[in-house]
Amino acid sequence: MSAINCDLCVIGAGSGGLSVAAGAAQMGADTVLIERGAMGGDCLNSGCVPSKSLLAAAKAAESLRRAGRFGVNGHEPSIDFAQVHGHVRGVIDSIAPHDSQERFEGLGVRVIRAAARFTGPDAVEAGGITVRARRFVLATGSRPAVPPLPGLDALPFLTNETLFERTAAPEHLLVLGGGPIGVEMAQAHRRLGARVTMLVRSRLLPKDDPELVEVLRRRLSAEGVAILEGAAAAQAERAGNGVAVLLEDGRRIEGSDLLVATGRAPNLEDLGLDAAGIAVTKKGVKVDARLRTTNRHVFAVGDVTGGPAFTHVAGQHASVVIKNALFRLPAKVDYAALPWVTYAEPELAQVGLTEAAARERHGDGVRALTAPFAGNDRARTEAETEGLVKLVVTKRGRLLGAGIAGPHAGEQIALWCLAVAKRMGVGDVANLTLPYPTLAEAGKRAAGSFYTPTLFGPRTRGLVRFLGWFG
Ligand SMILES: Cc1cc2nc3c(=O)[nH]c(=O)nc-3n(C[C@H](O)[C@H](O)[C@H](O)COP(=O)(O)OP(=O)(O)OC[C@H]3O[C@@H](n4cnc5c(N)ncnc54)[C@H](O)[C@@H]3O)c2cc1C
Ligand SMILES: NC(=O)c1ccc[n+]([C@@H]2O[C@H](COP(=O)([O-])OP(=O)(O)OC[C@H]3O[C@@H](n4cnc5c(N)ncnc54)[C@H](O)[C@@H]3O)[C@@H](O)[C@H]2O)c1
Repeated sequence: MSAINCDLCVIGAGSGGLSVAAGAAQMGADTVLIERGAMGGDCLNSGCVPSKSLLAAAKAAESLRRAGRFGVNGHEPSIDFAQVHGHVRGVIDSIAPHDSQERFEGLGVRVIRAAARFTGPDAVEAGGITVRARRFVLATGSRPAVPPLPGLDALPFLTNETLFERTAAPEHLLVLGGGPIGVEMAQAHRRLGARVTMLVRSRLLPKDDPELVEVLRRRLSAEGVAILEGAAAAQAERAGNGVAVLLEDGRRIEGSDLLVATGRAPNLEDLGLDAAGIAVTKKGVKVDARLRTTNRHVFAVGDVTGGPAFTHVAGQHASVVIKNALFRLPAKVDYAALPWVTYAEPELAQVGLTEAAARERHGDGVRALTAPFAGNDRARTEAETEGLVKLVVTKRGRLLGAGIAGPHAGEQIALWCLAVAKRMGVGDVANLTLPYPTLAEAGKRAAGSFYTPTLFGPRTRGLVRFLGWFG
C-alpha cells in the first residue's frame, strides 16, 4: 500500500468538494481529492443540470402550445423524447470538463478515483493508498431517502439517479413527494407528454410561502398535473406492467412509473467515521457553525451536513472551510440571506424569511407588502401576468425576506438577495430608478407600498394644501 502526505484531503468531488479542492489548490495548498463515482457529483450528473435541462425542453414545448395567445399559431408539439434526452446528456457533457479529473490535475490536485474510508483520526484509505493530511474535508453528499413503504422495494421505482437515463417518456408518471424535485419533474414530464399524478403527503412545497405556492399549484393543475395533497401513501404494488400506490384513505392510484422524491439521506456509510471520532446526528455529520466536525482535523461541507441541500450552500460551505482550514479565520456559515428557487413555470424564488417564519421570529409587527404581476406592464407585454412579489419587512421597513412567484423569479431574486444580505430597508429599493418596462418594477412597487398609507393619507394632503398657500 502506498502513502501520501498532504495539506488537505477532500472526500467527494461534487459541488462542495470540488469548490474546496479548486480553491485550496489555487491558493497553494497541497491537495488530494478522492471520488468513488462520477466527477461532478449529484448536481452535474443527476441533479441541477439534468433537471434544468429537461425543464428547458419542457418549456419550449409549452411555449408552442401557448403561442396562440399572441396570435401566433400555437399547436401541439411533436416530442421526440430520445432527442430531449440527447439535449440533457449534451448539457451534462458540455459542463463535465469543468469538473473533470484532467482539469483538477491541471490545477495541481492529486485525484484518486476510489471509495475513501477513515482508518484513524488523521488517515484515510482509498484505492490501496493511505492519505495522511493536516486537514480533511468530508463532502460525500446525499442520496434519495426512500421511505419504508411496504411493497416499494419489490418495484422498479425511479429516483433522480435513474430518471434522467430514460430515453422514452413515461405514459403515466406517479410522483411521490411534493418538494422541489417532485414539482419540477412533474411539470417537466407533463409538458413533455406524460400524464402525471402527484401524491403529496402534506402540502405542495411545504417550505415555501403558501400564497406564492398557490400560483404554481394553479398553473400545474391548469396544465393537467393531478395534485393529490394530504395523500399519505400506505403501500405500493405492481399493477399489470405498471405500479399502484394505495393511500391511507383507501384510494388506489395507478400509473406506468413511480418517481420517489421524498427528500435526501446523507452519505455516511462505510466511511469509517467511528475510527476517526466523527459524530453524526439523524440529519448528517455533526458540525458547528464553522463546519468543524467532532474531529478537529476534519471539516464537512454540503449535503452530508444535513443542512439546506443546495449547490450554492455547498459553495458557501467551501468558502467557510477554506477560510478556517487554510487561513485559520473563524468564518461561520450564515443562512440569513439564503435564497432558493424552484425552477418550474412560473418560477418560485425566496430569500431570507417567509412571512410565517418572520412572524414566528419577530411577532405581529411584521408587515407583508405585495405587488401582483397583473399590474406590471412588462408582464402584460409578455402575457405572463400570473404571480406576485411579496416582501416581508419589520415595522420600520427593514427587509427580512422576499418571495417571488412569476416569470424569471430566479433572476429577479438577485436584487433581493443583496437587499436582505445588506439589511437594507424598503426605501433603498422604492427610491431606485428602474428601467421601464421591466418585471423588476413589480418589486419596486411592492417596496413603495410601504409608504402608501402615509404618502397618500390626509396628513400629506393637508401639508400639500398648506404649502400651496405660499406658492
Ligand atoms: C434532482 C435534483 C435537482 C437539484 N436541483 C438543484 C438546483 O437547481 N439548485 C441547487 O442549488 N441545488 C439543486 N439540487 C441539490 C444539489 O444537487 C446538491 O445540494 C449538491 O449537489 C450537493 O453537493 P455536495 O458536494 O454536498 O454533494 P454531491 O454533489 O452529491 O457530491 C458528493 C460526492 O461524493 C462522492 N462520495 C460519496 N461517498 C464517497 C466516498 N466514500 N469516497 C469517495 N467519494 C464519495 C459521491 O460519489 C459524489 O460524487 C438538486 C438535487 C437534485 C437531486
Ligand atoms: N430548484 C432547486 O434548488 C432544487 C431542485 C430539486 C432538489 N433540490 C434540493 O434537493 C432536496 C431534495 O428534494 P426533494 O424534493 O426530494 O425533497 P424535500 O425534502 O424538499 O421534499 C420531500 C417531499 O416529500 C414528502 N415526503 C417525505 N416522506 C414522504 C413519504 N413517506 N410519503 C410521501 N411523501 C413524503 C415531504 O412531505 C416533502 O413534500 C431539496 O430539499 C432541495 O434542497 C433543489
